[in-house]
Amino acid sequence: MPIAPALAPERAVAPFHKPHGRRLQSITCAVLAEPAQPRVTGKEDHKLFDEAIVTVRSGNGGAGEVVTKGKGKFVPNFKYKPGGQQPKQIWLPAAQPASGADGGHVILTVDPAVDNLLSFHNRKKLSAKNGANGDPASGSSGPHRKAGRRIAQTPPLVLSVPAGTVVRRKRGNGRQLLGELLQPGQQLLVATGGQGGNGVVMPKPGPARKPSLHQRKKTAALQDKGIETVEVEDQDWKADSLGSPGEEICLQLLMRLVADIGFVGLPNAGKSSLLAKLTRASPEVAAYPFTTLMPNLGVMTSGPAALAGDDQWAPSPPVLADLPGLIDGAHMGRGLGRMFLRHLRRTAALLHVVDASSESVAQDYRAVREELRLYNPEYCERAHVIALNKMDLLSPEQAQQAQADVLGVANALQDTSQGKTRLPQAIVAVSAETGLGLAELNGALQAMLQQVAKEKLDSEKWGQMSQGFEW
Ligand SMILES: Nc1nc2c(ncn2[C@@H]2O[C@H](COP(=O)(O)OP(=O)(O)OP(=O)(O)O)[C@@H](O)[C@H]2O)c(=O)[nH]1
Ligand SMILES: [Mg+2]
Repeated sequence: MPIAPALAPERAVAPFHKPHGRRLQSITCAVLAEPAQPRVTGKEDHKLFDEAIVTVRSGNGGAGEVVTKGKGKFVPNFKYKPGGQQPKQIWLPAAQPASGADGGHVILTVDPAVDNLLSFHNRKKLSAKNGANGDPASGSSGPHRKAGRRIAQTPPLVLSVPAGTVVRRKRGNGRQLLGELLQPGQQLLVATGGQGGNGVVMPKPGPARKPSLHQRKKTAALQDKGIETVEVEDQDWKADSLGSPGEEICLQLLMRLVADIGFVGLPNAGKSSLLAKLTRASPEVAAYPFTTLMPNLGVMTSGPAALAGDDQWAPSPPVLADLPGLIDGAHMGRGLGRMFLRHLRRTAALLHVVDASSESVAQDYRAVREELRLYNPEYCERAHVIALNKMDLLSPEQAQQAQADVLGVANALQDTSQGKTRLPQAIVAVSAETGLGLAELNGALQAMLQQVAKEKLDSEKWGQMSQGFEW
């Protein structure tokens, strides 16, 4: 399981100041071990891989430097070498005090190497670094001191998420959509770091200044007119020098697979076996139901580009997603159904894998179509291909019969739905075991994707044409 580099545990360092503020001579810095995190067990992975709730905190802004008016101070000179001509410390006039640095932001970014949200279950709160306090030696001031000098920036906390992550902010019972991350490298700023405080010049302490003759005359003139004058002491410098606090927000991350074709079918139909044959993926295959607990992705190794016609993007080979098996009542949460049906939302087309050696081939296909319809009727309007698998176990007559039965069900479903359910684009007889019909299946999937791309292009053109048209 890939772990995002940003999530590498940070080590907490105990403060090495005495309670009364004096610095200890010898370094007694203790490194506290990370408290034991609750580990996500392998058994629960399939329930947690696509959803996480995590609290993130951006860094506080650093406090600005406060210097007394008219004064300056000595700061270390880093060019100093023992025995050299350079002074050990240099005098810094107090006219331009250093500002505090801004706190670190929290940014989510799509990392193609990350394919789940499991790593977020181990860390409930993730915090960016606080901004450095205004200290010329640590370089936090920058532009105030010298034109063109870069301000020392606090590095953001960058969290890697998989493509297809929807980010919401939790507020009480409500959720606010912050964004959706789809393309590799895409970034989303979720919490802005607090602003650093300004470097300020503190008014000179001492006895109250006697007003000048001019001021006294002015005050007397105003009093003659009946206007009272009050001397106001400037106390704002204190607030100016403080950095603003960072934000703490609770995020809900929800991942939806981004694939071109989703594999659906009853458990044991041979979905994972077919994925292994069509791509370089190596999912677990076994002769018991629900072998697949989490979706597997694979990239088709041959054929034209996925969704060709999408000119903006460089053509990329189609991505196939093998989902866990569906059973009757999946749309209501039976088996693993509901948890994974939502992952079909971003798949352009479907591959129905049917076990042709089953005694009820037609009924198996009908059951899966029905579950899709009940979960989201729009799924039945998508282009799909049927793969009648395990043909090596059937005689030629049985194979023909199975194809006829499945086609009969597809026609019947289209009639009853009054044309809302699509007919399959192709019915291909295959065997993942012997490799029979795999080339035809590959061709049928490519043709289906080209058809989908063409339909998408046509609908976009139609949308553009109808936009400027008044009915
Ligand atoms: N004879 C034969 N057996 C097959 C064929 N394809 C798959 N199998 C077997 O069928 C069983 C189930 O295959 P899987 O690929 O795990 O099926 P699945 O649809 O992914 O199953 P779940 O992950 O449980 O939903 C395994 O024992 C495979 O060896 C085939 O074409 N012919
Ligand atoms: Mg499987």
